[in-house]
Amino acid sequence: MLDSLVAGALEDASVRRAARSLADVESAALARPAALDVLAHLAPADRVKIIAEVKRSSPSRGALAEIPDPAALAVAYETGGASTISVLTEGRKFGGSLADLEAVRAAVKLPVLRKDFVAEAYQVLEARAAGADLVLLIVAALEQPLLTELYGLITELGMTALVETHSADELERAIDLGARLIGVNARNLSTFELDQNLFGTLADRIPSGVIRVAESAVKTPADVAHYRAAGADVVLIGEALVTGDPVATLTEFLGS
Ligand SMILES: O=P(O)(O)OC[C@@H](O)[C@@H](O)c1c[nH]c2ccccc12
Repeated sequence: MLDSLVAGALEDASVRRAARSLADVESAALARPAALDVLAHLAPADRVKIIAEVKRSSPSRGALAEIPDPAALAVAYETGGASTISVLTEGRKFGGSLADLEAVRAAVKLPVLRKDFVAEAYQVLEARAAGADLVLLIVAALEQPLLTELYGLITELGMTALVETHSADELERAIDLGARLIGVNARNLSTFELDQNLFGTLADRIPSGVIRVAESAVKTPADVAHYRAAGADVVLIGEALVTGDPVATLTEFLGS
Protein backbone atom coordinates (compact mmCIF):
# COMPACT_ATOMS: atom_id res chain seq x y z
CA MET A 1 0.00 0.00 0.00
CA LEU A 2 2.79 2.42 0.85
CA ASP A 3 4.36 1.82 -2.57
CA SER A 4 1.13 2.60 -4.37
CA LEU A 5 0.58 5.73 -2.28
CA VAL A 6 4.06 6.94 -3.23
CA ALA A 7 3.55 6.00 -6.89
CA GLY A 8 0.24 7.90 -6.98
CA ALA A 9 1.77 10.96 -5.35
CA LEU A 10 4.64 10.95 -7.87
CA GLU A 11 2.21 10.59 -10.78
CA ASP A 12 0.20 13.55 -9.53
CA ALA A 13 3.40 15.56 -9.10
CA SER A 14 4.42 14.82 -12.69
CA VAL A 15 1.06 16.13 -13.92
CA ARG A 16 1.62 19.34 -11.95
CA ARG A 17 5.17 19.59 -13.25
CA ALA A 18 3.88 19.50 -16.83
CA ALA A 19 1.88 22.63 -15.99
CA ARG A 20 4.51 24.36 -13.87
CA SER A 21 8.20 23.71 -14.40
CA LEU A 22 10.68 22.88 -11.67
CA ALA A 23 12.47 26.17 -12.36
CA ASP A 24 9.21 28.06 -11.84
CA VAL A 25 8.44 26.29 -8.59
CA GLU A 26 12.02 26.82 -7.43
CA SER A 27 11.83 30.57 -7.94
CA ALA A 28 8.47 30.68 -6.13
CA ALA A 29 10.03 28.70 -3.27
CA LEU A 30 12.96 31.11 -3.02
CA ALA A 31 10.63 34.14 -3.14
CA ARG A 32 8.70 33.05 -0.03
CA PRO A 33 9.41 34.70 3.32
CA ALA A 34 11.77 32.53 5.38
CA ALA A 35 10.32 29.39 6.94
CA LEU A 36 9.46 29.57 10.64
CA ASP A 37 11.71 28.17 13.35
CA VAL A 38 9.89 24.89 13.80
CA LEU A 39 12.29 23.46 16.39
CA ALA A 40 11.61 26.46 18.63
CA HIS A 41 7.85 26.02 18.28
CA LEU A 42 8.07 22.31 19.09
CA ALA A 43 10.83 22.41 21.71
CA PRO A 44 10.24 20.18 24.75
CA ALA A 45 8.26 21.98 27.45
CA ASP A 46 6.40 21.39 30.69
CA ARG A 47 3.40 20.20 28.80
CA VAL A 48 2.94 18.19 25.66
CA LYS A 49 2.62 20.02 22.34
CA ILE A 50 0.22 19.13 19.58
CA ILE A 51 0.54 19.06 15.80
CA ALA A 52 -3.08 19.28 14.64
CA GLU A 53 -3.89 17.80 11.24
CA VAL A 54 -6.25 18.89 8.48
CA LYS A 55 -7.39 15.45 7.28
CA ARG A 56 -10.51 14.78 5.18
CA SER A 57 -10.18 11.05 4.68
CA SER A 58 -7.69 8.23 4.77
CA PRO A 59 -7.27 4.88 3.04
CA SER A 60 -7.71 3.02 6.33
CA ARG A 61 -10.66 5.00 7.73
CA GLY A 62 -12.45 6.34 4.64
CA ALA A 63 -14.22 9.71 4.78
CA LEU A 64 -13.73 11.50 8.11
CA ALA A 65 -14.92 15.08 7.60
CA GLU A 66 -15.75 17.37 4.67
CA ILE A 67 -13.65 20.36 5.77
CA PRO A 68 -15.01 22.90 3.26
CA ASP A 69 -12.75 25.59 4.75
CA PRO A 70 -9.34 24.22 5.82
CA ALA A 71 -8.16 27.70 6.80
CA ALA A 72 -11.03 28.07 9.27
CA LEU A 73 -10.21 24.69 10.79
CA ALA A 74 -6.55 25.68 11.11
CA VAL A 75 -7.54 28.93 12.85
CA ALA A 76 -9.60 26.85 15.29
CA TYR A 77 -6.55 24.66 15.90
CA GLU A 78 -4.47 27.76 16.58
CA THR A 79 -7.11 29.08 18.96
CA GLY A 80 -7.25 25.72 20.73
CA GLY A 81 -3.51 25.79 21.45
CA ALA A 82 -1.94 23.67 18.72
CA SER A 83 1.79 24.31 18.14
CA THR A 84 1.92 23.38 14.45
CA ILE A 85 -0.65 22.62 11.74
CA SER A 86 -0.29 19.53 9.54
CA VAL A 87 -2.01 19.65 6.16
CA LEU A 88 -2.47 16.44 4.19
CA THR A 89 -1.84 17.45 0.59
CA GLU A 90 -2.25 13.96 -0.93
CA GLY A 91 -5.32 14.05 -3.17
CA ARG A 92 -6.22 10.48 -4.08
CA LYS A 93 -6.77 8.82 -0.72
CA PHE A 94 -6.66 11.71 1.72
CA GLY A 95 -8.65 14.32 -0.25
CA GLY A 96 -6.05 17.05 0.29
CA SER A 97 -4.23 19.51 -1.97
CA LEU A 98 -1.48 22.10 -2.00
CA ALA A 99 -4.24 24.71 -2.25
CA ASP A 100 -5.35 23.59 1.22
CA LEU A 101 -1.83 24.19 2.49
CA GLU A 102 -1.61 27.64 0.93
CA ALA A 103 -4.95 28.61 2.43
CA VAL A 104 -3.85 27.41 5.87
CA ARG A 105 -0.49 29.19 5.53
CA ALA A 106 -2.25 32.48 4.83
CA ALA A 107 -4.59 32.08 7.83
CA VAL A 108 -2.31 31.12 10.75
CA LYS A 109 0.95 32.22 12.34
CA LEU A 110 1.98 28.69 13.33
CA PRO A 111 4.36 26.48 11.38
CA VAL A 112 2.68 24.40 8.67
CA LEU A 113 3.66 20.83 7.74
CA ARG A 114 3.26 19.35 4.26
CA LYS A 115 2.01 15.82 4.97
CA ASP A 116 2.30 13.79 1.80
CA PHE A 117 4.24 10.97 0.18
CA VAL A 118 7.27 13.05 -0.76
CA ALA A 119 9.81 11.17 -2.88
CA GLU A 120 11.38 13.76 -5.18
CA ALA A 121 12.84 17.26 -5.09
CA TYR A 122 9.94 18.81 -7.01
CA GLN A 123 7.54 18.01 -4.16
CA VAL A 124 9.87 19.62 -1.63
CA LEU A 125 10.11 22.79 -3.73
CA GLU A 126 6.32 22.84 -4.13
CA ALA A 127 5.96 22.61 -0.36
CA ARG A 128 8.16 25.67 0.18
CA ALA A 129 6.46 27.53 -2.69
CA ALA A 130 3.10 26.91 -0.97
CA GLY A 131 4.52 28.25 2.31
CA ALA A 132 5.30 25.07 4.22
CA ASP A 133 7.78 25.26 7.12
CA LEU A 134 8.10 21.51 7.53
CA VAL A 135 7.97 18.51 5.22
CA LEU A 136 7.24 14.91 6.19
CA LEU A 137 9.76 12.29 5.08
CA ILE A 138 8.65 8.68 5.55
CA VAL A 139 11.73 6.50 6.05
CA ALA A 140 9.90 3.33 4.95
CA ALA A 141 9.19 4.94 1.56
CA LEU A 142 12.73 6.09 0.75
CA GLU A 143 16.08 4.41 0.20
CA GLN A 144 18.81 6.03 2.28
CA PRO A 145 20.51 7.99 -0.57
CA LEU A 146 17.19 9.55 -1.62
CA LEU A 147 16.20 10.16 1.99
CA THR A 148 19.53 11.93 2.51
CA GLU A 149 19.12 14.01 -0.65
CA LEU A 150 15.59 15.14 0.23
CA TYR A 151 16.56 15.83 3.84
CA GLY A 152 19.42 18.01 2.55
CA LEU A 153 17.15 19.95 0.21
CA ILE A 154 14.56 20.58 2.94
CA THR A 155 17.28 21.89 5.23
CA GLU A 156 18.88 23.98 2.49
CA LEU A 157 15.53 25.68 1.87
CA GLY A 158 15.38 26.62 5.55
CA MET A 159 12.62 24.14 6.34
CA THR A 160 12.58 21.34 8.90
CA ALA A 161 12.00 17.67 8.12
CA LEU A 162 9.70 15.56 10.27
CA VAL A 163 11.30 12.16 9.75
CA GLU A 164 8.75 9.40 10.28
CA THR A 165 9.71 5.93 11.45
CA HIS A 166 7.94 2.69 12.35
CA SER A 167 10.72 0.34 13.53
CA ALA A 168 14.12 0.31 15.24
CA ASP A 169 15.89 0.03 11.87
CA GLU A 170 14.04 3.01 10.45
CA LEU A 171 14.81 4.97 13.59
CA GLU A 172 18.53 4.24 13.12
CA ARG A 173 18.29 5.60 9.57
CA ALA A 174 16.56 8.75 10.82
CA ILE A 175 19.26 9.25 13.45
CA ASP A 176 22.01 8.70 10.83
CA LEU A 177 20.55 11.60 8.84
CA GLY A 178 21.00 13.89 11.80
CA ALA A 179 17.25 14.48 12.04
CA ARG A 180 16.25 16.91 14.79
CA LEU A 181 12.55 16.04 14.70
CA ILE A 182 11.68 12.35 14.62
CA GLY A 183 8.22 10.82 14.55
CA VAL A 184 7.12 7.31 15.41
CA ASN A 185 3.91 6.48 13.58
CA ALA A 186 1.70 3.99 15.42
CA ARG A 187 0.17 3.11 12.06
CA ASN A 188 2.04 0.76 9.75
CA LEU A 189 1.53 2.37 6.35
CA SER A 190 1.73 -0.96 4.53
CA THR A 191 -0.84 -2.87 6.59
CA PHE A 192 -2.59 0.06 8.37
CA GLU A 193 -2.32 -1.82 11.66
CA LEU A 194 -2.10 0.37 14.74
CA ASP A 195 0.33 -0.21 17.60
CA GLN A 196 0.00 2.49 20.21
CA ASN A 197 2.84 0.97 22.23
CA LEU A 198 5.40 1.23 19.45
CA PHE A 199 6.34 4.79 20.42
CA GLY A 200 7.16 3.65 23.97
CA THR A 201 9.36 0.82 22.74
CA LEU A 202 11.40 3.13 20.48
CA ALA A 203 11.45 6.41 22.43
CA ASP A 204 14.51 5.53 24.52
CA ARG A 205 16.60 5.06 21.40
CA ILE A 206 15.96 8.61 20.24
CA PRO A 207 19.02 10.70 21.20
CA SER A 208 18.57 13.55 23.63
CA GLY A 209 18.28 16.85 21.87
CA VAL A 210 16.03 15.32 19.22
CA ILE A 211 12.34 16.26 19.49
CA ARG A 212 10.16 13.15 19.84
CA VAL A 213 6.83 13.06 18.06
CA ALA A 214 4.19 10.36 18.64
CA GLU A 215 1.95 10.06 15.59
CA SER A 216 -1.54 8.57 15.20
CA ALA A 217 -3.98 6.64 17.38
CA VAL A 218 -5.02 9.42 19.75
CA LYS A 219 -8.74 9.36 20.50
CA THR A 220 -8.94 10.48 24.14
CA PRO A 221 -7.00 12.54 26.69
CA ALA A 222 -5.78 9.23 28.15
CA ASP A 223 -4.10 8.44 24.83
CA VAL A 224 -2.25 11.77 24.97
CA ALA A 225 -1.22 11.03 28.57
CA HIS A 226 -0.05 7.56 27.46
CA TYR A 227 2.28 9.05 24.83
CA ARG A 228 3.45 11.78 27.20
CA ALA A 229 4.33 9.22 29.88
CA ALA A 230 6.29 7.28 27.26
CA GLY A 231 8.40 10.36 26.50
CA ALA A 232 6.61 12.24 23.72
CA ASP A 233 7.40 15.94 23.42
CA VAL A 234 4.81 16.32 20.68
CA VAL A 235 1.73 14.36 19.60
CA LEU A 236 0.35 14.48 16.05
CA ILE A 237 -3.44 14.14 15.89
CA GLY A 238 -5.82 14.01 12.94
CA GLU A 239 -9.03 12.03 13.16
CA ALA A 240 -10.04 12.95 16.72
CA LEU A 241 -9.78 16.66 15.86
CA VAL A 242 -11.60 16.64 12.53
CA THR A 243 -14.46 14.52 13.83
CA GLY A 244 -15.00 16.45 17.07
CA ASP A 245 -15.15 20.10 18.14
CA PRO A 246 -11.54 21.15 17.39
CA VAL A 247 -11.14 23.84 20.04
CA ALA A 248 -12.84 21.86 22.82
CA THR A 249 -10.97 18.67 21.93
CA LEU A 250 -7.58 20.41 21.86
CA THR A 251 -8.27 22.15 25.15
CA GLU A 252 -9.15 18.83 26.70
CA PHE A 253 -6.10 17.07 25.21
CA LEU A 254 -3.73 19.82 26.33
CA GLY A 255 -5.07 19.60 29.84
CA SER A 256 -4.02 15.98 30.07
O1 LIG B 1 -5.79 10.45 12.36
P1 LIG B 1 -4.76 10.03 13.38
O2 LIG B 1 -4.88 8.58 13.79
O3 LIG B 1 -4.76 10.98 14.56
O4 LIG B 1 -3.31 10.15 12.67
C1 LIG B 1 -2.77 11.39 12.29
C2 LIG B 1 -1.43 11.18 11.54
O5 LIG B 1 -0.51 10.60 12.42
C3 LIG B 1 -1.63 10.33 10.30
O6 LIG B 1 -2.49 11.03 9.45
C4 LIG B 1 -0.34 10.03 9.55
C5 LIG B 1 0.87 9.78 10.12
N1 LIG B 1 1.79 9.56 9.17
C6 LIG B 1 1.23 9.66 7.96
C7 LIG B 1 1.78 9.55 6.70
C8 LIG B 1 0.96 9.73 5.61
C9 LIG B 1 -0.37 10.00 5.79
C10 LIG B 1 -0.95 10.12 7.04
C11 LIG B 1 -0.14 9.96 8.14
